[in-house]
Amino acid sequence: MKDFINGLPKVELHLHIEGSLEPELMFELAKRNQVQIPFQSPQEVHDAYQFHNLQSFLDIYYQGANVLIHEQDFFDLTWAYLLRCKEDNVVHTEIFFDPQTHTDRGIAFDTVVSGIHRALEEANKVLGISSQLIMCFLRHLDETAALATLEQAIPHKDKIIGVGLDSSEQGHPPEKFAKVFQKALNEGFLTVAHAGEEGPAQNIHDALSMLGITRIDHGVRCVEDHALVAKLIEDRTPLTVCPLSNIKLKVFDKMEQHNIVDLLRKGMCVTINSDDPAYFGGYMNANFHAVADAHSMTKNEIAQFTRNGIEASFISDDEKARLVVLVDTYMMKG
Ligand SMILES: Nc1ncnc2[nH]cnc12
Ligand SMILES: [Zn+2]
Repeated sequence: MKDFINGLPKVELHLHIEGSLEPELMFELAKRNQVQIPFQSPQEVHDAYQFHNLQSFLDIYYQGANVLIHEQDFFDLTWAYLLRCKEDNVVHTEIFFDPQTHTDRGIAFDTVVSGIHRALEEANKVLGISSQLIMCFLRHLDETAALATLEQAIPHKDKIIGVGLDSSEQGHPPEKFAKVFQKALNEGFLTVAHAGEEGPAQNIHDALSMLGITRIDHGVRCVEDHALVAKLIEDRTPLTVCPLSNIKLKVFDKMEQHNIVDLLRKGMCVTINSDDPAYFGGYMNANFHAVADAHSMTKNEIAQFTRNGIEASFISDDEKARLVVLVDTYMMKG
């Protein structure tokens, strides 16, 4: 099964580019940009990655991003992630970035977008990996700040397909961002949101009804509301689930207790993603392996995660059809 998973074409729909900053690159950039970091070695950084909930992770994660200053830094960060995609047979990826993490430190919005975008374009040409870019609002900040960020994104509409909502879910419900999401929809952006990761199923309901979202990021706490589960299945509303993240942040105690396989078998459009792979112990293949090791699954079931990812992606029907052929061909050979 290991070889089958490694070779399977994959689609990633939930990846925070700042969360792909490996300790080694963090050190290199800290040196290059003369930024102080509170660690003596990459190993010390690795050792610090012990989290007891989402907030304990976010505190370290925002600190790590301080080493990103120049356009080239954002390129290097994104390129390193895309090389990992190539290794893991990720053929299409939809990447989140958190502009406020950078603009609040005085880094220009354009610097961030153009470094990431340049790497995505290069990967399309050189690595054959297609992509989309999604900008997230930080939900621990206020809606006025999100509105100002949306204004900055408007000139970059050609590079940004959608907006999302991330950071601390507890205490920052979807309704706090209803106006900015409406404005984003009016501007033609697609919308997604983290909901039901640490927060209740009600947040999933509200993100769907108040933010007009077409995908739910995480969403694993949907199971606390049976009517909601039935509706998500009926509507084929995608959930971008992040198994290793959920274990690291103690959403589930053990992978054996994770509900992703159960939801897949119920017919929900669940997908596997890496979230913040540098912090949570693995990229796409590692997430697939962790799920398959803990749950007995058929090859067809595992491939269904990719099929769901294709269905849930923000690409044209022609592009989707091309990716479906890749999976079908792989399944015939396997
Ligand atoms: N898992 C996660 N949940 C919320 N915000 C995040 N930002 C980066 N990773 C996140
Ligand atoms: Zn996330």
